[in-house]
Amino acid sequence: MGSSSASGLNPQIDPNLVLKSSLSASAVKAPVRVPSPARMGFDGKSQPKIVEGERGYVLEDVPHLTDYLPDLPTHPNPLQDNPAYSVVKQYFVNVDDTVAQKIVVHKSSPRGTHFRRSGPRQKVYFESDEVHACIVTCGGLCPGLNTVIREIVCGLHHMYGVNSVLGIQGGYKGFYARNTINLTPKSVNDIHKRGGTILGTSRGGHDTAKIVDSIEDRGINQVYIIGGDGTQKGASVIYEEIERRGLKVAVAGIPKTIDNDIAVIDKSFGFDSAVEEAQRAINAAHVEAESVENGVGVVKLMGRYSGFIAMYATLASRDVDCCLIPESPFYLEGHGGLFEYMEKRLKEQGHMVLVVAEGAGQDLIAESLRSMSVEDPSGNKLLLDVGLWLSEKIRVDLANFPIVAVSFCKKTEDANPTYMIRAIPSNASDNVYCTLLAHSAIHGAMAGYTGFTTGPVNGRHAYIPFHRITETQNKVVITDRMWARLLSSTNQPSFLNSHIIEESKKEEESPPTQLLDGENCMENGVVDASLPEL
Ligand SMILES: Nc1ncnc2c1ncn2[C@@H]1O[C@H](COP(=O)(O)OP(=O)(O)OP(=O)(O)O)[C@@H](O)[C@H]1O
Ligand SMILES: O=P(O)(O)OC[C@H]1O[C@](O)(CO)[C@@H](O)[C@@H]1O
Ligand SMILES: [Mg+2]
Repeated sequence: MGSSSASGLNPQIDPNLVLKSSLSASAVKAPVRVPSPARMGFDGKSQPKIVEGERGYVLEDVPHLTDYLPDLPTHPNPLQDNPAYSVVKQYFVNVDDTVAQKIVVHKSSPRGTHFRRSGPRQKVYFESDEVHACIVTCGGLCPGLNTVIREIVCGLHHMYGVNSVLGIQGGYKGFYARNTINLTPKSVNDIHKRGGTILGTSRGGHDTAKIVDSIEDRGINQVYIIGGDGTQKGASVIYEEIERRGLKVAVAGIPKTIDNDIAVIDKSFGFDSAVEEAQRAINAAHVEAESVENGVGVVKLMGRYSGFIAMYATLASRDVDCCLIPESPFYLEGHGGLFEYMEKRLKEQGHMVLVVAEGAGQDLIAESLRSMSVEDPSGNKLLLDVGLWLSEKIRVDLANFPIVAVSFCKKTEDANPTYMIRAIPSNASDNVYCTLLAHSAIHGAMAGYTGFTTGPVNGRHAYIPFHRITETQNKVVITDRMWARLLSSTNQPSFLNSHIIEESKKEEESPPTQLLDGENCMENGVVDASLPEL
C-alpha cells in the first residue's frame, strides 16, 4: 500500500526549478504532532513557498503536509477504480501542471507567476476511512453556500469513499461554542435549492487556539472553510497553528464573496446569481420611475469596498442612467456633479434610475451626518445608508434646482434589494461553479496540500496560497476599459478631473493583482468561469 515518496515539493517536479524557501532541508523529521518551525518566520507566520524556473517562471506554491511531516505514507487514489472517472483519459493532473496568472503576454515577457493546478492526484495522503472532515461557513451570506457544502459532502463520499463529515454551526465560534452536525449525502441532498447556509454563519469570534483545540479534540483531519477575505485570513492562522502543532490536518479555503472582492481568482461564486437578481430590482425601479413625471429610482446594491455588483448589474440592465460605486468618488452639486447630470437627464427623458453600491459616497455622507465610525464584530466598518441619504438629498436639495419643474422628484423610489440579492439560491452556472470549487478543494486536501484557497485563474482551477488572496482586495479599476464601457453606456459624468485620472493611472502602473490588471482578465471584466476545467 503506502509508499513514502512525498517531500514538501512534489518529488517529480521539474528539476530545473529552484526551491527558494528552506522547507525541505530543515523539515522536522518526526511524523506526528511535532511543533514544526520549518517554514515559520520569526513572527510565527509561514514563509511563502516560491519556486523559480527558466525564463522568469515563478511558481507560488501552496504548503503540503509533508513540508512538516516528511514521512507520511501515500495511497493510490481510489478514483482510479471509480467507474465514473476511470474512463477519463488522463484523469489525474500531472504533478508539474501549473496555471499562469497572466495570459496576455508579449514576445519578450518573462513566463511570470504560476499557481499549482488543482485536480485529482495519482497518490493521496489519506485513506478513505481515516478522513474526518469538517465544513464551516463564515461571514455574510452568498448564493451558492449550500451548493458548496453539498458538493463537499457528496464529493468526499462518492469520489473518495469518505463517510465522516461534520458541519460546524454558526461560523468560526461554532468550533468551540456549538455542537456539530453529521453531514451525509442524504442529509444534504436538496440543500442547493435553498438560499443561506444550512450551517449558519457569523462574524467575529475567531479564537485560533480554541478552534485548533477543537479540531484536535474531535480528531478532524480535513477542514473546509468557506468564506470571504476575513474568513481566509482566519483560515490562514488556523493552518499556521496546525502546522506549528505538527498535526496531520489539511486546511482548504473556498473563497466566498458576493462582492467579488477576492483577488487573483477570476470570479467568486454567487456573483452571477446576485447580478441576475439585481436585474429584478432595477426593472422594478425603472417601471416606478417611468410611470411618474420626473420619477427617480434609486437602487442600492451590495458592495462594501468593491462595486462589481453595481457595475455588472448596470451594464447588463441598460435601464440605468447612473451607477455609483465606492471606487469612484462623486459629488452632488456644481459643474460635472450628479445633480447637474440628473437635471439634464430628467429634461431629456422625464425619469431616471440610479444604481448605488452600498459603499459609495461614504465620505460624503459622513461629512453631512458627522457620524462616528462603527465596526462589526469582525472589524469591518459599518456603512452609512447611502440609499436613504441619496434619496433624501435628491428629494430635498435637487428640487431647488432652477430648471426643474415643481413636480420634480415628487416620487423618488428607494428600492433596497441589498439583502435580497444574497439570500437567493445560486443560479445554474453558479451551481456548476460551486461543484468545481468543492471538488477542487477535496482533491487538494486528499493529495496532502494544505493552507490553500482554491479558485479559477484564467478559467483553470488552481491552489493559491492564502496570503495571495488576503493581502489585497479586488476592486473596480476606474481607469480601465470596463468602467469606460459603463460610462459610455450610461453617459454619466466620470466625476473625475484630469489630474485625478493621471494620478490613478500612475498608481496602477505598479504590478497589481490579477484582477486589478485589466490585461489579464477580460479587460478587468470578470472572466466567465462558469464552466472551467479542473
Ligand atoms: N485577520 C483575521 N484573523 C483571523 N480571523 C479573522 C480575521 N479577519 C476576520 N476573521 C474572522 O473571519 C470571520 C469572517 O470575517 P468577516 O466577517 O470579515 O467576513 P468575510 O469572510 O470577509 O466575508 P464577507 O465577504 O461577508 O465580508 C469572522 O469570524 C472573523 O472573526
Ligand atoms: O449585514 P452583514 O451581514 O454584516 O453583511 C453586509 C456586508 O456583507 C457583504 O455582503 C459582504 O459579504 C457586504 O457587501 C455587505 O456590506
Ligand atoms: Mg470581508
